[in-house]
Amino acid sequence: MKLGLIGGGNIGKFLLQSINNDQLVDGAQFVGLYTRNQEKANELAEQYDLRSYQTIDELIASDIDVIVEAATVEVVRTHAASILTHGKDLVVSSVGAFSDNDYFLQLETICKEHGTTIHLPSGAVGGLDILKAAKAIGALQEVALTTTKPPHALNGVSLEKKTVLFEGNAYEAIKQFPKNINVSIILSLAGLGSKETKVKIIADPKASKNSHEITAKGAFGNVKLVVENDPMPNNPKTSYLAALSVLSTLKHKDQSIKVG
Ligand SMILES: NC(=O)C1=CN([C@@H]2O[C@H](COP(=O)(O)OP(=O)(O)OC[C@H]3O[C@@H](n4cnc5c(N)ncnc54)[C@H](OP(=O)(O)O)[C@@H]3O)[C@@H](O)[C@H]2O)C=CC1
Ligand SMILES: O=C([O-])CC(=O)C(=O)O
Repeated sequence: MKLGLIGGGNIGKFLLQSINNDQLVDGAQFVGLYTRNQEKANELAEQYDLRSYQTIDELIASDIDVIVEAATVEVVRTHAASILTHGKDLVVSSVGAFSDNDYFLQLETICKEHGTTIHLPSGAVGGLDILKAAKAIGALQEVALTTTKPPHALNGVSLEKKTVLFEGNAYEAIKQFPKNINVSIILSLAGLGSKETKVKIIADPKASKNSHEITAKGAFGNVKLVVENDPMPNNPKTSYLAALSVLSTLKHKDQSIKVG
């Protein structure tokens, strides 16, 4: 499996190390890369023995099977359709790009027309299996997420006490916090949609973890799941689990037996 990477930040570097150096995904290798900073792109290309491209379009047109996005919501919105129409599968970190249902359906149509697939990792949360199972018979009634992070992992403003920065639905949350609340959109896609998924974002100066509390109820009963994430060393905004989940998606992409 020949992989192309967009974004050479925390998740991107973690994937390069895990796949090209540590060979954690059988038969897979990153062969091409685009990231905004060309100097960084060239350094990574040399370090991980792959080609760096000057534009995303050149990367898309190159001889690769799968593009892995680890950049921004905006990058996904701008390039996803082109990636899929070029016959490449797409693995997305910035799942917030899919907050709009019409856009989601538009990309789904493109996938069907071109025989391509979009993979959306669970990111820094879990429990998607429960939401999907309950939704299958329309038995899901309510999904809510409370995300608590230290202020420096959110808007960077220094705060003396715990402060609610946002309360509303996932659709508005990702508009206001596009780098922080992708998790609300993966929960929306598994469950009730971005307009019906409740979100609260709290900045807590005493917090050392990025925590996500998910509650849901429906005909199945109810669930409460708290994921207390350690941040990645170089980017406190991103939890380690988010990077692990992208790696796991790549590892299981073509497996014959699917778990969950
Ligand atoms: N699904 C989930 O649960 C989670 C998703 N995420 C999302 O995953 C994405 C990646 O996260 P992370 O690696 O930590 O982020 P980083 O900020 O560490 O890295 C992002 C990278 O993307 C590059 N970039 C920015 N804009 C562009 C562009 N227009 N074209 C190409 N590259 C670009 C940056 O380049 P430069 O260095 O030049 O700025 C940087 O290398 C983010 O959108 C983040 O919000 C994060 C955590 C959880
Ligand atoms: O990494 C996390 O804990 C969550 C996050 O930033 C996001 O969902 O965008």
